[in-house]
Amino acid sequence: MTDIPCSSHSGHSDHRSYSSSKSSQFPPEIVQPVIVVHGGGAGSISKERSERVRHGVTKAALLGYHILKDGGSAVDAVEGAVVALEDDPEFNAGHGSVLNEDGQIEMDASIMDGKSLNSGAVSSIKSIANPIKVARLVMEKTNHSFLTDRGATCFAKSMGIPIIPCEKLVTERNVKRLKKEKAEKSACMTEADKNTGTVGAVALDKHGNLAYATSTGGIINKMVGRVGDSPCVGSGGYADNDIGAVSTTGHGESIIKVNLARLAIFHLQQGKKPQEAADAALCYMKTRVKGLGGIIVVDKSGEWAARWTSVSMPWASAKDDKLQFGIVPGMVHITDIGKNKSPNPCI
Ligand SMILES: NC(=O)C[C@H](N)C(=O)O
Repeated sequence: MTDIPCSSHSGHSDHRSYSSSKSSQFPPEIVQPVIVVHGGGAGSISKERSERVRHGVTKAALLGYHILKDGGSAVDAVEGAVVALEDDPEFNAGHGSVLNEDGQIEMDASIMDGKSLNSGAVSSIKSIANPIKVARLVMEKTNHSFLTDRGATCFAKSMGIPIIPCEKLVTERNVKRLKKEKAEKSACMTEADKNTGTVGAVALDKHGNLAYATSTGGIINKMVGRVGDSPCVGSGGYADNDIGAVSTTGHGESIIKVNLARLAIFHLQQGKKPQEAADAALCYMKTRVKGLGGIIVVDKSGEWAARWTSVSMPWASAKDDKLQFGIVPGMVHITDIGKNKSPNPCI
């Protein structure tokens, strides 16, 4: 794997990543399913937390992979994987979302079906355990593509999604993080430190369909009503069966400026490999608006990449019955899924 140089002031490439190294060759009728998930671009992750994060992303990737192997759609797989990550308090989505300046949770999520280009999104949603489920319902059960706040919650309720007390999603860790952030407000924290833990998934199913899903609590101490990139199709993700699927993480305001997901898709469309496309998009965001972040991508042939410019980005992929996982540059663990039928080999 070679990093492409990024014209940053440091004068060397600092894209971090792992990616599949060669193109899949397959007869068109037998597509090998692929799923890649991320747990958000982040700062340094302690050894103790690394273990929990590893558990979370590998569990989500395996869950999505089993959905695909059983004949489920790419949309089913990305939704299933993201639900698992939303339920895991280690990540900044669903249970474990970061708190806004008022100490409350406001979550954003989006999903896209690469076959029809239909998409669904929700923003500023509060008392729902799994915002990605509501985003999918917006996509499939309404004539709209984006619902926000009260309207999104009323719609979720009408669809039978349980409304829960917001406090159920708040973790002690995030209460402490908000307190610290407020105390250090004048201190210079890097974007990568603040914008952690958004979750996402991209998948290719047996029928060649692509999809993405992204879900987040946003950024710590954000203004009430702030909406980030994650629910914005083209910024938080994009999927097109003719090209590929992308889910992003990082500083939302920067991601929106460059339409990071669509930018990566554009580079794929121009013939770049997933790793090169992700690097080119991240490099542009870094040099043009000084934004850091991460991307997972799978193209229509099943080649995939996980790339980031933040310090770390937990990721996991499953393809050809191999589970791969990493957090920091150079770290890749590979397990044979066939030898471990459990949907969670890491417990
Ligand atoms: N951790 C993240 O990726 C944050 C998310 N992109 C946002 O700005 O809302």
